[in-house]
Formats: sequence, structure tokens, C-alpha cells
Amino acid sequence: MDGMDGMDDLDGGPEGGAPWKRMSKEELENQYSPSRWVVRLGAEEALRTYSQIGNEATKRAQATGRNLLDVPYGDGEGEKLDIYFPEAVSEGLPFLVFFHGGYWQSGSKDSSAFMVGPLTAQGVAVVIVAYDVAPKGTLDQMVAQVTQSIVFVQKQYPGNQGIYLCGHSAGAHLAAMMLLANWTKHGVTPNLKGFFLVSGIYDLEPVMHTSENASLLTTLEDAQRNSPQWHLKTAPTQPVDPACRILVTVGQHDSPEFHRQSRELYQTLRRGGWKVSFEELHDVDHFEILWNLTQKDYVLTQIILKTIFQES
Ligand SMILES: N[C@@H](CC(=O)c1ccccc1NC=O)C(=O)O
Repeated sequence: MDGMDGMDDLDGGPEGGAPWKRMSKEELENQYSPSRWVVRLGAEEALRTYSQIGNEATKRAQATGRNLLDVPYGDGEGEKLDIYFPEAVSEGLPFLVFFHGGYWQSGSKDSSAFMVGPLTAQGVAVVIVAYDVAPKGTLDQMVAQVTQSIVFVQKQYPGNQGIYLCGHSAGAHLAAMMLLANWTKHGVTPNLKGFFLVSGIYDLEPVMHTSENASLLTTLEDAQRNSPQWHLKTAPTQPVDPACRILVTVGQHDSPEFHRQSRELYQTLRRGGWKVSFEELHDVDHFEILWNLTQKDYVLTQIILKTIFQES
């Protein structure tokens, strides 16, 4: 237990209502533009560096290890995933399934294999999932695709030693939506053992009011239906498996709204009885938090490995 538990809901401040509702349009844009908050590079340069590191990590992963690329998990052209295996072959491997960010409009599996090197070196199979970003895909479709990709991994590798979901930013939103998934209609319940939610957005209502995302979320109903924070708070679900671990993490230099989103999800999950922890990662921005996963000694890489191996 830590001090946070006793805190009042952060969206119910003294004047009531969520803090973003009192922000000007410009301030809201600012809060939801992660690249404006980086401290060591300019905004453009940070985005360029992020793509470059992602591209290089992916090329390295594809050139050095055993892998299966462009495996279809559905009938759609965009429904493909890449699987990277550890060198040592074993019957039951833990799988980490990663969903990239890019505000549901950009990003690709082909430049998102950041964590493959350090994780496969320790015996974890890593799956990088492609999904149809907007305008081709809607949020409902992306959520359905992500669900389908996890069902595919479970069916393909029924002997897995656990499936761990990891998502960054918009990808953390998609991963968090899986806390609400109804697996029974898919004929298989994935062996989900953990969630690593990195710098995510869990309440989409404020995002509706930003220019970049207005076309993606046109009604409040769309936003609420696709908001894990809203579902978990208004109708708390019981943990699917009470042993399932959730890490909610945010970078120190992420914007105050990103901090609020992560803290509130953490608090809501905790009240719901989930096994959840919260980490603000020191001196990293929205992009460094992910590109540092290319390093085996990075604190988040180590947390992920410890979580996976303390249980199997
Ligand atoms: N236009 C956005 C780009 C962005 O948010 C982003 C880019 C790459 C990976 C994740 C991102 N954010 C959330 O999904 C920005 O201002 O940073």
C-alpha cells in the first residue's frame, strides 16, 4: 500500500470536473502533443530519432535472430504480425506481444521491434502486431484486430508460458482495452499474465477535442466505448485472473495530462482489486521511454524481465 490509495479522485478536483475541461484549446493541444514535451531534442528531431531507432532495431532483429515475418492473424491485408524467437528453443516460451503507438494514425510493426534484442536474449518470444491505423481503420476495428492477434498467438502456441501485453501510447490504450475483452466468444482464453502499459491514454474524451484526433472520435459515445478508464470506473470488472500483473508507467517528461491519465488508471485498477503497480520513469520523455527498451540494462527492460521470470 502506498500513499496514493487515500487520494481523492484526481478528476474530481475542488471545483469538480476533470482538469482538462478547464483548459483552453491550445493548452489541450499542447498536453496531447507528446513531442512538444521532449527536453533533449526538438519536437521534429525527437520523432525522427524515434523512427530511426525503431527502424534500426527492427532491421537488427530481422537479420540476427530466428523469426517469422508477416504472419497473418486475420483475413485483412493489414492483419499481420512478426514473431521473434529466442535462440534457445524450448517447449513453453513466454510471449510478449507489443502494440505500437502513433495516435492510432501512424506507426508500423516494421519499425517497432525496439525490445526484441534484450528480450529474446533472455528467452522471451516477442510478437510485434500490425493493425489498421486511421483513416483505414476505426478505433473499434483496431480494438477487434488487437483482440484477434492475441487469440491467434494463444491458438498457435497453446503451450506458452504466459502472454504479456505491452503497448506504447495509443498502443497502451489498445492493450488496456484487453482488460475488458470478452474472450468466450473467441473460443479461447489467452494465458494473459501481465500488462506493461507505457505512456498511454486511457480516457479518450479529452482527445476528442484535439485537432489531430477529432476525425477518429466523433461522438462522446465513441470515446466512452473505447475508454478503458471510463469502463473500469463506471462498471468495475473483476480481474480476469487475479494473478495477472499490470504495470502502468509514464515518463517523467511526459505532459501533466499523460501523468494524470496513467495515475487515474492505476488508482481505478487498484480499487478494482487488480495487481497493479505504477512507475514514473526518471528523466525520460514519451519517446525515450520506448527507445531505451533497446538496452538490456534499462530500468524498464529489467522490470519487464523480472515480471516475466518471477512467475514462470
Ligand atoms: N504527433 C504526435 C506523435 C505522437 O503522439 C506519437 C508518435 C509516435 C509514437 C507515439 C505517439 N503518440 C501516441 O501514440 C506528437 O506530437 O508527438
